[in-house]
Amino acid sequence: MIIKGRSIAKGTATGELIITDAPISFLSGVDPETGIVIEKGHPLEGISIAGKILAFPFGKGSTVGSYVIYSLKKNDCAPAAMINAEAEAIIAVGAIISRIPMIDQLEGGLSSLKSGMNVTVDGDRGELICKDWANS
Ligand SMILES: C/C(=C\C(=O)O)CCOP(=O)(O)O
Repeated sequence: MIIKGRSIAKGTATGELIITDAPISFLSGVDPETGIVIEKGHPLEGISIAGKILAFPFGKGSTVGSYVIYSLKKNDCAPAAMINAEAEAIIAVGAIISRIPMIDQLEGGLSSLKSGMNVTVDGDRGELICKDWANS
């Protein structure tokens, strides 16, 4: 199953999907030294996004969030790839400067995605590939 979208940051990554319907503020919302979501009351609070394929609607909060994403990468605890419903500048810049593959504007949105799925983000082609779609 291939879902077409838009390329935001080049590169390809495969891994376990973690999805939330809540926007993410990387500054003060994610610990840059561990990759754990620390925003109080966030659906992902206490969960590590390190090495995961992270899907969320869009970023929120400070523009410094781009540099928090870069710090996550330098600390080896960044998401392996990111998927947004609609990318905005904070997350897009963070992904590009950190060389984290990223896509948005998937056909059908994010509603068919579920945490735990094994997916591939192809940031070169702007596509999401899910080989075990039928089992998800
Ligand atoms: C550059 C900024 C802060 C700093 O150097 O720590 C300003 C960031 O402004 P936001 O309104 O938070 O995007």
